[in-house]
Amino acid sequence: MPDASDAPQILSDAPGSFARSVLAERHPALIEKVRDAFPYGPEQHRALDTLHHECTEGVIAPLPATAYDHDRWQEWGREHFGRSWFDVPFLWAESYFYRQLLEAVGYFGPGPWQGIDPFRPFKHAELHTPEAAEELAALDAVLRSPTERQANALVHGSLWGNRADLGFRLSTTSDAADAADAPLVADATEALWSLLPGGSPATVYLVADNAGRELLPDLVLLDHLLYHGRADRAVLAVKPYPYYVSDATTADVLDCLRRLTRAGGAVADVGSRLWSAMGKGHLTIGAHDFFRAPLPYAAMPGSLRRAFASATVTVMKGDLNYRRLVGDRLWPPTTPFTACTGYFPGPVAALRTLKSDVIVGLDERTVAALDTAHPEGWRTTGTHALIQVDPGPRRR
Ligand SMILES: O=P(O)(O)OC[C@H]1O[C@](O)(CO)[C@@H](O)[C@@H]1O
Repeated sequence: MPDASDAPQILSDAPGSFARSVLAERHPALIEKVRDAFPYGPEQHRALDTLHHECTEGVIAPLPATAYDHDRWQEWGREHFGRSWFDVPFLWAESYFYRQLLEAVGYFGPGPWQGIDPFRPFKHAELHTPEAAEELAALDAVLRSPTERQANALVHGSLWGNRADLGFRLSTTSDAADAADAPLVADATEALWSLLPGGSPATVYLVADNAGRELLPDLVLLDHLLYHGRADRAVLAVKPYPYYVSDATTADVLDCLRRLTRAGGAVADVGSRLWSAMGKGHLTIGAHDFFRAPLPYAAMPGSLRRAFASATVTVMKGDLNYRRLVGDRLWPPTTPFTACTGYFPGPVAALRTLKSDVIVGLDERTVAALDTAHPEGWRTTGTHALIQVDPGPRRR
């Protein structure tokens, strides 16, 4: 790790900052969106009112002593309880907000609302939009092209699938979903492929981000790796509970697999192959508890460290995974990517569209060109993307 004292941790207290707008605007809007999506009872309405008040004007309350993960959150940040949401690390505040939202709607029960994903209506609707149908048709066309052309097209499909998650759309004004595919601000596609030459046993660990229109191309990419012999085993890591609005859970993987198998054509073949790959153990789903932790991956527990260490490459999808991978800090953008990922126990690749202030691994010319072309900002608009690779401790 480079010296973090030059790179302040991102909080949400700076007026006008992106982080502040997420807490001050996006979170209250999300509470109301969830409230409107279900016929919740008075108890849940009261809990949502309380959360709305606390997260805008109040202080952070601990979980009830009876919560299954009460102790875990004490360990992950007891020092933040009783403070304003705006004064604690942005990463921690966002993550805890989602945990508290689940608490408010009774997700952890006991009771009739136990296990009801408050974001499911949005995720489900997205899977059946005309945009999702168009993207599946585009994937179908890629799958019918010569194999050597498929690889890069599928990596880029998975990358750009990340551009517009549902939480992001709650407050963005520019519709990143419609942005033309801009050139990548960093493009290590070849370095990624060099880690998976094919012909030898390889395990790919894909740490998923959003469900729906991001997970569909992720699944097609995994099928490509397995079917064309770039990998003989894949692990798809998802969140253990609903999170950051559209983050994928096991239930979302199943919805996406069904969507693929019902799409017809070459895409349906992918769905069937993945279904049977799961039966044979070539594709497994992982939902380690740390994937919902409010902490950077540098603090990962030994069990997850060992899992990543055994992978030929870990692919981290999306903005949140990027923040957790390199540290949620205002690094100078020219800080080398590998300087921030040196703790990672194996090769790791980031596929991310830019939706928050964190960025490393750019050269000075790129930064200057981006600043000139986008004086209104380019880090948080979701219109730019990158692929960065750390080849791991053995090759670094
Ligand atoms: O779905 P992604 O790509 O992880 O993006 C999530 C991002 O959305 C935000 O929650 C708000 O834009 C960011 O703080 C977060 O990093």
